[in-house]
Amino acid sequence: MSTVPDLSIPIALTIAGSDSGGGAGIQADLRTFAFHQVHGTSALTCITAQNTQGVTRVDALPPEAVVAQIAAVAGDIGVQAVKTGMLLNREIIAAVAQQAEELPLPNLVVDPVMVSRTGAQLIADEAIALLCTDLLPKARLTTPNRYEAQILADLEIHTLDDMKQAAERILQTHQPGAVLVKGGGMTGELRGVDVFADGTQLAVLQTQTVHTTDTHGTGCTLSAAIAANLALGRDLFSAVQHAKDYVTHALQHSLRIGHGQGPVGHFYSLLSSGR
Ligand SMILES: Nc1ncnc2c1ncn2[C@@H]1O[C@H](COP(=O)(O)OP(=O)(O)O)[C@@H](O)[C@H]1O
Ligand SMILES: Cc1ncc(COP(=O)(O)O)c(N)n1
Repeated sequence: MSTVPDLSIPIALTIAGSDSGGGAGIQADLRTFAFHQVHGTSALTCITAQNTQGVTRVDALPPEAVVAQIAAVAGDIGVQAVKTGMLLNREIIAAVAQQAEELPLPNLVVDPVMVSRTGAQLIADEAIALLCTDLLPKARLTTPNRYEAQILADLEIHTLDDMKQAAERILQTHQPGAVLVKGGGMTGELRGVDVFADGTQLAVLQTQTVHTTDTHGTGCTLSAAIAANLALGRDLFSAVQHAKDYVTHALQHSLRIGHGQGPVGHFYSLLSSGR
């Protein structure tokens, strides 16, 4: 008697923008899901004309289109984990927050994308307040970078103590389940050091500083990898640790393409030796 192979696969959803250069946004998220052998579904919020040097144009999708994509995925396929990336404006944030209320959007990881690595503003100013009030309290985890954490905590961040204080303050003020303050934008030996806080533990995560300027898409990749690991059934802290290891490896194999900051190498383990 032949046995039937179990072909079930965990499913994750990314609600994010498209990066035409393929380094960040939806493109980075779907590659990260695929690497983790998690089926990736997507709800596009906007289309950026973007490359390794910057963003030249952003076109928002109507909020109804975002809602329809999420409903189509949740209503049929179902998801075990969700991440949000570039949400761009108040209307899209409100629509996503409402769906998080109405649907099961489990294991919600909110990457509060505000400014790209190349300095482009990726969210309207007036949308930040709504992100804080309507979406962050529904998040299992939020993953601000240094600059986003400064805004969310209303605190300048220069030291490891500042990162810890910002994490605690974001937890208290905006009430997500947990916070990961990312240190890719820190200088010296703090570059690549992250701080995790969930109200019971405050942990410093450090793998290794990678000396490269090709860091496009690190934040998207990390939050997508956390969502993938949650979809695979890991607990939150373990998911964060595994995702941190993944992004470090991907950074060690980042791609020297374009004339600006190249993207991380999501499929580093498939690359031929010597690269
Ligand atoms: N040069 C680096 N070396 C090691 N880790 C890094 C480096 N740059 C970023 N990271 C890590 O990549 C992840 C994404 O962080 P960050 O780059 O700060 O996010 P964002 O892309 O949102 O600005 C974090 O885990 C951070 O510590
Ligand atoms: C569509 C989109 N989403 C997110 C980012 C942020 O990514 P990064 O901070 O690595 O530039 C981006 N540049 N583009």
